[in-house]
Amino acid sequence: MCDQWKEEFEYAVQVARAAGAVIRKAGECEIKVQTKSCAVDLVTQTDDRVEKIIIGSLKEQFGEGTHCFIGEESVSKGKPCVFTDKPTWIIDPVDGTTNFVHGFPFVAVSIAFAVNKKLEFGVVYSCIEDKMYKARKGHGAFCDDEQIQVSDVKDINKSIIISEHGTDRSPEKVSKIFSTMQKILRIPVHGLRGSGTAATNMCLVACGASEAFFEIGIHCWDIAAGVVIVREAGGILLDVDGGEFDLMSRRMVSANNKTIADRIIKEIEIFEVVRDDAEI
Ligand SMILES: O=P(O)(O)O[C@H]1[C@H](O)[C@@H](O)[C@H](O)[C@@H](O)[C@@H]1O
Ligand SMILES: [Mg+2]
Repeated sequence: MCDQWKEEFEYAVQVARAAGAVIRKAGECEIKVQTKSCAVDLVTQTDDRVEKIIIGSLKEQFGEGTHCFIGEESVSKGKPCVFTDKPTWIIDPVDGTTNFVHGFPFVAVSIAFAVNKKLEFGVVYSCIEDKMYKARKGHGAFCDDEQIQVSDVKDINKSIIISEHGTDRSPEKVSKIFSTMQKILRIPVHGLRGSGTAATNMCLVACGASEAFFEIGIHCWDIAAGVVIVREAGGILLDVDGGEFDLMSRRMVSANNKTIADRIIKEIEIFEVVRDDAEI
């Protein structure tokens, strides 16, 4: 029983590695860029192609009927984002599409698996760096074959904090995001960073390179795999108001410990976002 989902986990690692190879190869050719919700929300044929490859191989391996799939590109094409108790794969085929388009070298494949709405494992393949982050509930978190752990820093003045500004550039949101960043810089912290991929940002918290990553506006596919990796590395997840983390809420603070999380939360200026599972 304790080794439940081991086969699915190991297969997800293989699939993520293969998907990463496709992305690397595609990056060597001309990339045709299109937009989704707005002019800075980019998508490429590679995003679509890689999602089809991932979902296709998972369906072939585990059968179509019993497993459900939430994939970034399927949802952007109108598939409802419904999170049920059924075994569910949550997939971001190319996390960091803007980085991919620009050759900025942080791009990740993110694959998570949940049952009864509880995340069981997560795999983040940072495919340009060739780093495989993975974690299964109760089994620790790893980067390649090395076990990873969050940092033990409790003093916010000795921390590096990660955040991103996302693709919504409405003046009210941009000003709240930058006001929060200013307040955090002035605490002061050692530094503010952002890799351009939420999945990789979470792995940076998990391996102790950063004390916390927070964002409002991310989607469940950006962070689902990272959630398991951070938890298994000893870190915590909270909502941006300090409440319980909710995968579908598009709001998240991941941190090495509660002291750091609470201090960051004090500075976050919250703005409204539409939940991933909202009925539209
Ligand atoms: O769209 P992709 O590249 O899959 O995901 C990115 C989000 O769009 C962006 O809002 C967020 O800031 C970035 O970290 C994320 O990974
Ligand atoms: Mg993403």
